[in-house]
Amino acid sequence: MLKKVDHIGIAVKDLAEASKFYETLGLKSAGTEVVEEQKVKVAFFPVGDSEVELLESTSPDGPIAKYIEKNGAGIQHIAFRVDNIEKALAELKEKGVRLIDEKPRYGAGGAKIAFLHPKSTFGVLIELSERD
Ligand SMILES: C[C@@H](C(=O)O)C(=O)SCCNC(=O)CCNC(=O)[C@H](O)C(C)(C)COP(=O)(O)OP(=O)(O)OC[C@H]1O[C@@H](n2cnc3c(N)ncnc32)[C@H](O)[C@@H]1OP(=O)(O)O
Ligand SMILES: [Co+2]
Repeated sequence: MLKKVDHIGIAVKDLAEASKFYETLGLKSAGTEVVEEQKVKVAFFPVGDSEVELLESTSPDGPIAKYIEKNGAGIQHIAFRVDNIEKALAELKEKGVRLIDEKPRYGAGGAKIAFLHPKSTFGVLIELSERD
């Protein structure tokens, strides 16, 4: 079902500052985007066959702002690539996994994304991502 690690989502307070650090590591931004539904502004840094996603909150009540308030900045989620997200969600629901999103939502770059609740994944917020 899972093809690869699509990206690692890192919650940051200041996207521009954090981006500079990833550039210092030698990575180059593939671009930034505001994803309104998730209340985030993101920047993607491809590395090998995967990417780092830096996320800054656009609102004090968004999931990234809440995460940082509780835990400080750091890894907020891991995203796995899937071929067919509707099928993956149906299979996981059938197996009793707690879904945050029953249906795919809009993800950066036009991906279809859905989250699994950390309470049923041993403490890791998992994102499924289908993209071309
Ligand atoms: C743009 C897009 C893309 O890639 O294209 C993205 O990535 S958007 C990325 C941002 N979007 C999202 O994260 C959307 C999905 N996330 C959510 O719906 C939410 O953040 C939840 C994961 C449901 C948590 O929200 P909630 O208000 O319930 O927070 P809460 O603090 O009460 O958390 C409930 C319990 O889950 C734990 N918990 C919360 N967030 C967690 C996280 N990121 N990783 C691991 N555990 C986490 C808390 O410690 C708590 O456990 P205890 O009860 O033991 O204390
Ligand atoms: Co993500």
